Amino acid sequence: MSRREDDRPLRVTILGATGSIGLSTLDVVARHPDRYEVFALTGHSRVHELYELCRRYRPRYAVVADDVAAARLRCQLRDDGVATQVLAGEQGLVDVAGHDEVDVVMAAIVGAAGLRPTLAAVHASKRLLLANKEALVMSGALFMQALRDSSATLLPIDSEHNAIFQCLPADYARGLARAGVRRILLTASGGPFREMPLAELENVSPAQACAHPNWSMGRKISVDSASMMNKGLELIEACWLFDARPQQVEVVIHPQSVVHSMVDYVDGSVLAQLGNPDMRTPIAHALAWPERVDSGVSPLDLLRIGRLDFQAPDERRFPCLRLAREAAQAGGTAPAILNATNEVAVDAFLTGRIRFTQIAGMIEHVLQCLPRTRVDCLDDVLDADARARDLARHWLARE
Ligand SMILES: NC(=O)C1=CN([C@@H]2O[C@H](COP(=O)(O)OP(=O)(O)OC[C@H]3O[C@@H](n4cnc5c(N)ncnc54)[C@H](OP(=O)(O)O)[C@@H]3O)[C@@H](O)[C@H]2O)C=CC1
Ligand SMILES: CC(=O)[C@@H](O)[C@H](O)COP(=O)(O)O
Ligand SMILES: [Mn+2]
Repeated sequence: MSRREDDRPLRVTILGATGSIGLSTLDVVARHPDRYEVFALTGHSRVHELYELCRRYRPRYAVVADDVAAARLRCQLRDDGVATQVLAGEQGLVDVAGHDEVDVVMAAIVGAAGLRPTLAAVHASKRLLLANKEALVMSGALFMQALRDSSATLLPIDSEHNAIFQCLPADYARGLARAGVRRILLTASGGPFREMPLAELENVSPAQACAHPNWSMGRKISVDSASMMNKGLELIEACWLFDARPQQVEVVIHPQSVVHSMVDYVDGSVLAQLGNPDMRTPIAHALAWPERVDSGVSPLDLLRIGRLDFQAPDERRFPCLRLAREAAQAGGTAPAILNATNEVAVDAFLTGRIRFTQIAGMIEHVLQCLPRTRVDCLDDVLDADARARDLARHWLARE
């Protein structure tokens, strides 16, 4: 279903509209006014950018961080004659994600802040376009159970998971073994430090870490790519999305980021999805699925690219990948602890309080101090997240 039966455009809420994924989504949506209509846009710190987006796209709702920012935006929009209603805080995000009149929700808030609004879209049985991998990593079992209990449709936006989805048969949810899948090959660029001498890693700057060789992305995910924690989070994400065991997901470094991931079948066939590194492709795929629409991405020119390389990741260079694999195997609250500590560590690195090489040490310390426990309800996840952040901040204060 990429249009409503009555053929009106689908109403789209974009959580995290001011970010990299949010803006790419708006770019695709704007190419197809006959198919999609912007219903709600949300932002956090970039309120001026959200104001400009409201002037351009005239959504029914906008959501900002708090009441003060909301009051200011409301006045500005009213003065400009824009009828957008402005909401505030997490409840505002939950309201526009689960609103009765919404068809599609793009979950593109970064980090744990996206968890409740993303779950609200699931509970309200929306077509959910999931970019916010942290929400799934934190709450995997609960998230997938909520999906099964609803009639929501989840379409992965993360380029690798979107690629895997495209390479799997339509009935893959009956089980990877029944589908004849042997392994999932998760490709990774290796980030900006793939070849840097190990001794130089401790002196890299946030600007260097955010300079991804192939993708233009927000700062947090860019640092995650540089440490390969991004691939660790994606490994956990793949296990939940495709009901795979961690051992079935192999990480392969592919510096060109043209093969977005692969599925290896028992008969020796390996299916891959290729494309230019531009998030408008998975976004357009998920918006229109099972149809296809133009995304604005130029055709792949393999003759210009010339070669596709593959190599194994070095866990001495990328200890975060090992930590994430261990958390995936441990299960329970371990992925939530890993994710929360990583969020604190990346923020500390970006604000100059720790070195790049300390990110992994901080995460390992918190994972060792906090015992992994069972997850029975959302409070178990939120409690693990809060404890991990507390411990991480103590660690920071001692350094
Ligand atoms: N960028 C990419 O190519 C890819 C991104 N992803 C995932 O998509 C998600 C978004 O990434 P990206 O777009 O790069 O990130 P950005 O930093 O560019 O954007 C993040 C968005 O989240 C909003 N936001 C930040 N903090 C909060 C908060 N506390 N409450 C509500 N909203 C908040 C930001 O608002 P504001 O800007 O106004 O502060 C912004 O709209 C991440 O989970 C990332 O891992 C996955 C694959 C690829
Ligand atoms: C575009 C996307 O999906 C990112 O998650 C990307 O994969 C980051 O690149 P790395 O492979 O370097 O983590
Ligand atoms: Mn990815």
